[in-house]
Amino acid sequence: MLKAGTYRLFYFPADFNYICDAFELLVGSSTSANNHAKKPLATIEIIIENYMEKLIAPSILASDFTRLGKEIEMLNQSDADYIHCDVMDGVFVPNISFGIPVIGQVNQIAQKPLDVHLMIVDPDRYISAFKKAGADILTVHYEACTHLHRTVQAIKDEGMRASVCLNPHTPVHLLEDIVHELDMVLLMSVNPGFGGQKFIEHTYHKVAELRQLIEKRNADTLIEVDGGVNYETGKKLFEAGANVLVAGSFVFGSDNPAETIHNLKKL
Ligand SMILES: O=C(CO)[C@@H](O)[C@H](O)COP(=O)(O)O
Repeated sequence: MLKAGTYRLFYFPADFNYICDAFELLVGSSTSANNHAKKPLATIEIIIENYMEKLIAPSILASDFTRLGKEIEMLNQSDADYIHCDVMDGVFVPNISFGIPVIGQVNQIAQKPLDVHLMIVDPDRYISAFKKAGADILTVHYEACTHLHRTVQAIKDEGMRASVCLNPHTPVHLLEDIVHELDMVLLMSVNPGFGGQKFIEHTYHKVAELRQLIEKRNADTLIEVDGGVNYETGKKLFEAGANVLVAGSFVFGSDNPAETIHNLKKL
């Protein structure tokens, strides 16, 4: 039983119903003999704060590959939460970046979780290889998976966090029957394949719609957004309900990438 007093709670919007139910159970109630109305056993004040941690995932696609080790060390010392690794196969997207061997080497020095975004066809073929290379979060594209549920389960079975990415043209509602199984959804705010593109404004609407869907399913899925993130778009994305921002050129093209990461986290 809870004692009378003040309780401070942090919650994600999706948890709110659970919290209310849990408190009703914990506080309980009594029914007196001459009064059938339920009476509370304790008077408590609950201060609820909407706590949404802002996470930043710098994309090393925009880093200087001639000194990749130094770039990773900079990210280790920075406020970055994840290290975002963009894998492109030249088929699913019209560009080729880097693959499993590079991620394996990055993993040897990275002190932050590796957030690996697969822009490749038929990603099922490589799930265990990316696990072995050191991926912590593995994102596959909705548009690249015929049996998405099976792919998501395979990622989880390998012990990684499972994430699904939607291209700008793919509607959020298509995730309705799987969102509660996902650790994260990545919304592309540019067409995938290249860094440094212009942010697509419709993304704010998609973030808000996805936030509603996540709450409707009582899920705790994170919303990550990727492409054209800067201070202006980043602030609006957090306000719309995003949890994680991927930033490539804005971070690595700045004079002081660690300071830029710090500022993005404080938006
Ligand atoms: O996945 C991609 C591009 O396909 C992105 O991760 C970019 O690498 C980041 O974009 P900018 O922050 O440079 O716009």
